[in-house]
Amino acid sequence: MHIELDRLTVAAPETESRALLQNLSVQLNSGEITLLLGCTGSGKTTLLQTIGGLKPPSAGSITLNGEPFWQHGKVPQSILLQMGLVFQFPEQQLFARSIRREFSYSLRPYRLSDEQKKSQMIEALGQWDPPSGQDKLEQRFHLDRSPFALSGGERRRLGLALGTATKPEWLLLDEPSAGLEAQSVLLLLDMLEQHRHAGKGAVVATHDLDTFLPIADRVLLLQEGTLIGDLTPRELHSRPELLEQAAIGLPPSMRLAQQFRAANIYLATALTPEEMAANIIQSKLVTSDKLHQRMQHSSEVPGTSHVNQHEPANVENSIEVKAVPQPQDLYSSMDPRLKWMLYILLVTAAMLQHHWLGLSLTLVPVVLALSALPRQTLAGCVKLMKPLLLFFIISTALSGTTLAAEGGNLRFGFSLLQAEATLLNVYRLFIVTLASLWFSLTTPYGSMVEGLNWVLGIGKKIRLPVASFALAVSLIFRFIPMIWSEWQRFSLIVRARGKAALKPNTVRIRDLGPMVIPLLMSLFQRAEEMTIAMEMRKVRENSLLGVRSTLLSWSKRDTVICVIGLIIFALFILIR
Ligand SMILES: Nc1ncnc2c1ncn2[C@@H]1O[C@H](COP(=O)(O)OP(=O)(O)OP(=O)(O)O)[C@@H](O)[C@H]1O
Repeated sequence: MHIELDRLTVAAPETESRALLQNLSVQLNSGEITLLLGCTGSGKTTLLQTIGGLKPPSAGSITLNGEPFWQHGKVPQSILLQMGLVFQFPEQQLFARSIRREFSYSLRPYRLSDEQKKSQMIEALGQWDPPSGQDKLEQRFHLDRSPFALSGGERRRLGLALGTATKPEWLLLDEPSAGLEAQSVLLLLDMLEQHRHAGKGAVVATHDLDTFLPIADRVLLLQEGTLIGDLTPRELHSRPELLEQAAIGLPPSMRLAQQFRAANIYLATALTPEEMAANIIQSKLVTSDKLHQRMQHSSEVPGTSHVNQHEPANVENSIEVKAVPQPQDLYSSMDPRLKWMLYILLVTAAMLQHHWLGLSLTLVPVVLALSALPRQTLAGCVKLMKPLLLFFIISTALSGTTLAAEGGNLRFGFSLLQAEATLLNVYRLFIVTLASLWFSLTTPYGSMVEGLNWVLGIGKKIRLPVASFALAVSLIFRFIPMIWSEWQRFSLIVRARGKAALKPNTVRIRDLGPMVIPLLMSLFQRAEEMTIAMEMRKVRENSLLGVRSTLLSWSKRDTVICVIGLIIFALFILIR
């Protein structure tokens, strides 16, 4: 069994001209533990999610035993069922009300018998929450306990337990040792060994070289989304400069070996502390006195033994890094005050229209503004708008419903005339929602608050209570992207754990139920943050409102857009 990546490129979802992975060709084999190494942002998570069937390639291909992952925009369930992805942040993958439900959700796609499900769940619990002589259900992972009541490390362990409970062919682990104590790390290594022993494959993205190098079969080095090395752990030990060049730096074991070399003590490659100790003991060069002398000497002579892992890489050996083009975001350079102004003018114009034509004309600038957003974001907007459109259709249908008694019978009918007023208002609401969506998607939260504060600073001068209003309005706008990011997160869960063959950023109807709770929890969390922020704002309100912030910078172009906006607004007022 193997996974083959052939000249694979993955583009950033929102700026497609930016490649997160570039022209990557590699074959991953069953029965091997493959490590993905790279500095932060080098593309490890992206690669892992691509192998997990969550990110579609923009070029090249990925296949499992010759079968393409992506078929008609989706990954078939037969492939997803073989992948066990454990996310980098455990809270990204948990959502259910109880640990029992988390397990049920992960195991459901495998269509196992109740007995089998129970046995796999107990096995995973036994592995990740070993019994301490008590009843299993009294353990840390009490099945009725909420996963959100667990500590960070416990959540990580639960994530691993959920990932392994399904017994996948491929384990894809993202930073699995982060936040785990040494005892849990041993459990993790043991689990990986068993997985390999069963002839299955594992890919582990990690910064924790000392933990995983000893058990790995192979190491892939990533830099800026490009594969710059494919070698065994022993080869990597003999070429530590590769780690320096990839800006990863040396782990303590390799620094120790380097210290020995600097003191002219050459030891055979050692991957584990035990191997290192044995090598030192065996080395005829090393007597405790001699070693002591050499180490002392080398620490006195600068540059002989001290290895600075942050030293810049040797220029001759350094790997050429391709500059990734950063496309200018059309909206990011606009002053947030201008965006607020355009938004308020547009909403006011839409509110003032009495006729269909005028209202439809206010839709034109909104559609034009939205059309400049990246395709993926637009696809997301369409998905968000679908339930809203459904709500509009239902409310219009209800408002136009007529009821008449004819010959003792009740007859339902529909009157367009009766529904027209509702339809017009619903249409207005639709345009305002689209405008709000554009505003919230193109304006970072901080800029939004600063822009509004500045405008409302004028209100403050005439003693209006504007601080709380500014914060409340900004937070309402914050909810829109938050719902979107929660949607994206859930889509990942549905595909990674629910094994649903769906297009990216899609959710099945049956998954909407469980989604409500995490969404509400996020909303409550935001509400709490809002309360804290308001408390803080009371202290700082005098200093913030009306103050020019670094996030605000009005350009000549903004003035031109502002004047055009005002002219269009005046025209809308004239035609209303
Ligand atoms: N949705 C996205 N849109 C744009 N850029 C993204 C997106 N997701 C990730 N990136 C960028 O892609 C690059 C690779 O990210 P990735 O998360 O794969 O890195 P990583 O190697 O896993 O990093 P770390 O070790 O810090 O987890 C980063 O520069 C990141 O900013």
